[in-house]
Amino acid sequence: MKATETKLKGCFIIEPTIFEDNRGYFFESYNHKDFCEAIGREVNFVQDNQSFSKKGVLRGLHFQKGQHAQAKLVSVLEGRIQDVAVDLRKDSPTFAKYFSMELNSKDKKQLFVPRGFAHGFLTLSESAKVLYKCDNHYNKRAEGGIRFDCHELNIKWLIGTEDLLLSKKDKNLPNYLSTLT
Ligand SMILES: Cc1cn([C@H]2C[C@H](O)[C@@H](COP(=O)(O)OP(=O)(O)O[C@H]3O[C@H](C)C(=O)[C@H](O)[C@H]3O)O2)c(=O)[nH]c1=O
Repeated sequence: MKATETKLKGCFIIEPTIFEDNRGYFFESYNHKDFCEAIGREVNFVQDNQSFSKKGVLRGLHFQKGQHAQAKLVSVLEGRIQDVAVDLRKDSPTFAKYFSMELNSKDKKQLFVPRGFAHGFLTLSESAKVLYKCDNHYNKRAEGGIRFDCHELNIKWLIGTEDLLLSKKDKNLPNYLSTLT
């Protein structure tokens, strides 16, 4: 596998090694030893999440606060998504900057989103099945978020706003970074 750090320190593109033959393919979707060596630090994932979304569904931008913050390793089992990671680390030189890339089931690339980031994705294909590993458990009381169209982030989404499908919760997320405690 290969890990390439993005412009946001600690956020990495992970490219697994795919072994193809006349039967199909095999790859190690996660290897603790190789992963930690590749990103240069220890990460212990404790929870796997999966979500299935129709085209135009945008989930996010979400994070968990304080000691409940989660690092995530995002991969796509079916379809294509625009995955977005936003640096919300107050002391970071890239605070409020984002990284966006397509994740899909064909090239099997993954995105590692460290703690202190908000994460969200937009479904680009007719449907998409997303699997992501988290290094901290879900804690509903610690949930936080920022609206996908927050002007301070100015994220370029690949599908027009009029065609998006959001949860009521996501529609009602704060629209300003200053509101994030
Ligand atoms: C995140 C989560 C949710 N839930 C329950 C809570 C709700 O009853 C239901 C749906 O939750 P929600 O609408 O928050 O799901 P998403 O909008 O896909 O949220 C995710 O969206 C973006 C992409 C993320 O990165 C986060 O991991 C996560 O917040 O699952 C759980 O039981 N455990 C969990 O870890």
